[in-house]
Amino acid sequence: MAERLTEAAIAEWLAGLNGWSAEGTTAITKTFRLKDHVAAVGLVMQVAVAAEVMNHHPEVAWVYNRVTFRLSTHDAGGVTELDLALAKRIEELAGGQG
Ligand SMILES: C[C@H](O)[C@H](O)[C@H]1CNC2=NC(N)=NC(=O)C2=N1
Repeated sequence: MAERLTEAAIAEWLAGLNGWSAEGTTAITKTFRLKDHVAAVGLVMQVAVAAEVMNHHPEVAWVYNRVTFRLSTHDAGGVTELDLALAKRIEELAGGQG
């Protein structure tokens, strides 16, 4: 089972990701502002499929063209490498949008 990461380890990982923030060691979050509502829905759907493939699922808040992903490993009670892997996948799917 993935182990919870320290704040330092999370900060090191986030340095390599654009625009993600840490909530202590509990979660990492990022809000994407897409060009319109449909682009936002498209990203949410792509992430949903990727999450199923990874069996690691985000919390998603979606308002019109803005989508916030909040990643945490429920089984570990905080941020693990699974969350960072999903964040990387979300960045790939967003492809520089938002
Ligand atoms: C049974 C299933 O494998 C587990 O519930 C998986 C599913 N997706 C998950 N997603 C996240 N974010 N954290 C988990 O601990 C987790 N566990």
